[in-house]
Amino acid sequence: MASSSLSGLFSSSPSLKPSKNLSVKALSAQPTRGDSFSFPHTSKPTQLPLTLSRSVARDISHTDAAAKKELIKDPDALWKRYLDWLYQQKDLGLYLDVSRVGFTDEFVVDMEHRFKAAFKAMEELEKGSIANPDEGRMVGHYWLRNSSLVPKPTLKTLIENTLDSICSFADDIISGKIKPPSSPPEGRFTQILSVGIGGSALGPQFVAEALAPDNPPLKIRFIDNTDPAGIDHQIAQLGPELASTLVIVISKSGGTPETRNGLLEVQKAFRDAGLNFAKQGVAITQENSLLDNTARIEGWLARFPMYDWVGGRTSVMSAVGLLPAALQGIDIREMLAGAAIMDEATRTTSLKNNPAALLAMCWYWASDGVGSKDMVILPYKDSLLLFSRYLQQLVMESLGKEFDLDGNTVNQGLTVYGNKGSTDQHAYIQQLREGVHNFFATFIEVLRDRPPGHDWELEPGVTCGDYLFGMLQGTRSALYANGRESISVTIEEVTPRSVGAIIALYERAVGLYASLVNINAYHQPGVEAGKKAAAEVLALQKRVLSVLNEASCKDPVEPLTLDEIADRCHAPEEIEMIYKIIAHMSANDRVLIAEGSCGSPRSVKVYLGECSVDDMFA
Ligand SMILES: O=P(O)(O)OC[C@H]1O[C@H](O)[C@H](O)[C@@H](O)[C@@H]1O
Repeated sequence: MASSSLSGLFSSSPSLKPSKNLSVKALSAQPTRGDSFSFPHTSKPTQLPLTLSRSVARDISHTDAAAKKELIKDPDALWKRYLDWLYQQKDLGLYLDVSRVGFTDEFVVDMEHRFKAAFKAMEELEKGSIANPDEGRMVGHYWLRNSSLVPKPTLKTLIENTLDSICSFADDIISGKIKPPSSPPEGRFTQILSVGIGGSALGPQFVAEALAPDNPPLKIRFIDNTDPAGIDHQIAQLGPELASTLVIVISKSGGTPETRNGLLEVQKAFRDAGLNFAKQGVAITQENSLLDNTARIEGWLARFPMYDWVGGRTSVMSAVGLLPAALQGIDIREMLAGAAIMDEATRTTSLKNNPAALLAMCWYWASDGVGSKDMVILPYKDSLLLFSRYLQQLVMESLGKEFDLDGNTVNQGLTVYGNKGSTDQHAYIQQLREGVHNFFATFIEVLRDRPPGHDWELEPGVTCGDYLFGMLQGTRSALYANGRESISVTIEEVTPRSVGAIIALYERAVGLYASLVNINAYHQPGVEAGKKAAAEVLALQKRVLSVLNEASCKDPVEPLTLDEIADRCHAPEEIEMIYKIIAHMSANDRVLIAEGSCGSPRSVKVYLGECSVDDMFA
């Protein structure tokens, strides 16, 4: 790689990022540690009025965009910047271009200093430090692809044995050595139904979409929600093939309600079809979790471990992602190899030669280190459609934090969205180019359009893939011309190796960025609030049913108003929630309306169609 000199490039706009520390958001949410970072060209942010109005902040942001537009006036300088900053990983055929992000050389110098601490923290993490202090856990997803790094020999054996057992189980299923119980002698498993949510679904979904062959040995479907209609749809689509479906239930904790519900629904479908679920069920979970115990007691076909030291959103290279992938005929050892190469490449402490550090630096620059701009992910390849969805959890659950590691309120985060190009060009790129300037883009480019020997020219000298290429380059240029920054990640082909590599690239970038902004990337305390509130709603529903049951058992039946129900539940403050519970149950024929209609809550009087003599809801 050539030298990092940027001199001259920004000489016409020394205040290229004049607004970086001027916005109210940036001022209030800058990292608050003693070694706090300041952008080079700004003048004493603390002297600025904290009450800077929105309109002023907006004007500044327009000035900022205008300043960036000047960059494109000098194509030679831009070419030089491209060459100076182009990163290449030869073994992976992966390139990273950050030239269309407008960071300055002063910023880079300052970041190099900050990265020292981030690299150190990452080194400690890989050695087995308690990198997730709130949960008192090690963070070991890097060990999954290089078990020699593991701090304890027992874990090394565990990782290697698990990988071997995944491969041999998948071989046995694919070859028909392990058969579905009700199949004829030549029968074999044909379908996978994967039940899981969050990190127990997004990785397997992304990998399947990216890498499954057109005719995989087993086709995969997902139940990743507690939506009964969605579950019914998946089961209905399987039809008679339910008899040859391998159901993989994935949950690190083994107690996630949506996954439990999915399992119960699928087990019911098996019972209804006269099938023995246990002989077709596989569990991937932590040892001794509720799911693990259920699978063991019921004698499921197989169980694979999840580890305490691998987070759900970084679990795609554990059994969570590897087993479904192997069953679809995807070369999982190649995925691991790609990730291992990228892990090695992102271990270097030379910022310019570390693609993950370059990404983290660009995110910091583009979003002021406070998430002030969103990250739009645009893969120009249909098979990578789910990458942005996968990254949403990886990035947003890792970085979206209220407090930093020192307990300061920081409300950090980085919003991720996107689908694919060129499709999105016909949807929202209009706004990206001309509308509110609240994002930076990441283009994912794949050089190989089609397998060799399949291409043809749909007009003289031009293939279909040339159009896709042109659309990507055109959008990149058009965005940049209007002051919109972008990163480009280029891979030669979508292969298990390159997919493993880009997953590893973003995992590392998230970890480094988290250090830069001093947060714990490996916990998710905010998720609990919603789960707790949902449990409270269901508990209230049980009380409502109990009250209604009692009134409905009277002779004559006593229909109740919402006020009466709330009163008898001793929850007058919950009347709105009680109304919503009643409306939901009424829509599902589980309560009857004696008077009024659900549309006018005050008029409503409710009772149960049938009373239960033993008050089962009490
Ligand atoms: O794998 P599980 O334990 O079922 O967890 C599934 C998901 O649940 C939670 O909501 C967490 O926030 C996610 O990080 C996790 O991936």
